Amino acid sequence: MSDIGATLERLMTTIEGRKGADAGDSYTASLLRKGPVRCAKKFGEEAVEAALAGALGQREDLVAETADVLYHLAVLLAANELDWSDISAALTKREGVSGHQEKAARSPD
Ligand SMILES: N=c1c2ncn([C@@H]3O[C@H](COP(=O)(O)OP(=O)(O)OP(=O)(O)O)[C@@H](O)[C@H]3O)c2ncn1[C@@H]1O[C@H](COP(=O)(O)O)[C@@H](O)[C@H]1O
Repeated sequence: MSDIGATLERLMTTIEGRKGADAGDSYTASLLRKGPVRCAKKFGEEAVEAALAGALGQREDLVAETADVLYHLAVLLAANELDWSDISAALTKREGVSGHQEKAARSPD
């Protein structure tokens, strides 16, 4: 059993704590200072790198890039005043609903 939940919670707490920190001391603070568009750009770049590693079967790179993705996603959420509890609530609402069922309910075809 992975402890990713606890790890992500600690990461978000650290990121929240960096709001208002010195950008010279903290990469997170420097990224947050640049605003949500910059945070989104970094997240998108890291997601593409993870996708490429996964598509090419580069497992070690995929692990490292996934860690980058999760960190930059957490920063993007924090930049938008959101945290994992918002995502957890969204995922919990979907539990037990097949992706096929959900799609059929929203589109006629
Ligand atoms: N998990 C991470 C993490 N993952 C990746 N990164 C940083 O993300 C940056 C992205 O690297 P790139 O090479 O893509 O970007 P870059 O060219 O250096 O930067 P840009 O000019 O493009 O923004 C690197 O500086 C990485 O070190 C992270 N920085 C911080 N954390 C966590 O956040 C905590 C707080 O960090 P600070 O805010 O820096 O104290 C750390 O203790 C870690 O737990």
